[in-house]
Amino acid sequence: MPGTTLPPFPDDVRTHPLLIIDYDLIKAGDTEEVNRLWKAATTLGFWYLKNHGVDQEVSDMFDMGAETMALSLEERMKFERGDNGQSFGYKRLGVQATDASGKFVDNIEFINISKDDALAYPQIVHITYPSTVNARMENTIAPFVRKALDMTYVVLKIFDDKLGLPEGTLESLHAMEDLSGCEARCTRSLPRQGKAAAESPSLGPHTDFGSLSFLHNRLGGLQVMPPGHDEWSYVRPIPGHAICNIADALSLFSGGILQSNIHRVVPPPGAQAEYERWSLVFFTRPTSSKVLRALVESSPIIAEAVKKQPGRNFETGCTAAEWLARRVRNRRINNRTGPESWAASRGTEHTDSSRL
Ligand SMILES: O=C(O)CCC(=O)C(=O)O
Ligand SMILES: [Fe+2]
Repeated sequence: MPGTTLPPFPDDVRTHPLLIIDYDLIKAGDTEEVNRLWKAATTLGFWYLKNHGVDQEVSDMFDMGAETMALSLEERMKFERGDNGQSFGYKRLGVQATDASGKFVDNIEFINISKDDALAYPQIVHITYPSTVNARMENTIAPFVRKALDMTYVVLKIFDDKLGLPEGTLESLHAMEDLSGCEARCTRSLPRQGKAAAESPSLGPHTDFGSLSFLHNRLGGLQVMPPGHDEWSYVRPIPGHAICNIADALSLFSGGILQSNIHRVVPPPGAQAEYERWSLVFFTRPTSSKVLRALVESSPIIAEAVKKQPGRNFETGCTAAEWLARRVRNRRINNRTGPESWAASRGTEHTDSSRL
């Protein structure tokens, strides 16, 4: 993949436009741009981010992914994350359900690297990694993680302000030095055409498990189902633009004001379908011990939002670590007992009963 010329994203498929947010402007506190970010975060919960300044780190991370997937499967399997709900490590192809029926499995493989392991390297906090990851911990992965977190903190500060939370509230729930499920993920999806591709997505519909996702795509394949729609639309990759989205924890902390929207991955459209699809994400997740619940005591705006949605439960009684492990564990096809396993793998999407 690195260095290859890829065919353009086709013009004849349905796409959903996202607002383009300029990172330089939101960092500088530009009121208009901050308001556009707020609009994106509270409607679809997805936006493009330009001028993020992470291009070199992203390119190096894709190289790390390619080097890792070039290891033998036997070598990668030494680091497979297994069925117990552990998220860090390698995930081999075809071990996750993609729908409630359990008939279909995913068509992606990825390597997940913990923020805690990357920043503490060579100290091991959670797990060990393939040699290709270790070789790039300090010069590639840690710089990417730091920049992704810097971006996250800029966005969280804006959300504190808009949500009426005391300054620093959201950042303190995601402190860099505290242990968390934050991780960088590099994904590869091999071309799959015909019946198999049409029957099942490469990655089943889901909301993201943590707080904020920072995604870098070269090829199409990501699809969203915007609120009020019942069909999937592609998100067109734009060179140099990241795709950011709100995930479950921020939706819960904010009493549903921030939107964690459902999405999935299908084979790239048109001529792109013949190519390997690579994507890179940094998932910011809350400190493992934090309980996921609406911050009603800290903000009258959030308290009011919760009051207006009596049918929705914002008291999960669950820590961020438990939430993540439950979702990861119940997607694993080996753990499937029936449709209830799929139900147990869901996040905030099913709070709106029309959603999958
Ligand atoms: O690969 C993509 O475009 C999105 C991946 C994704 O949604 C995820 O890993 O949670
Ligand atoms: Fe996702």
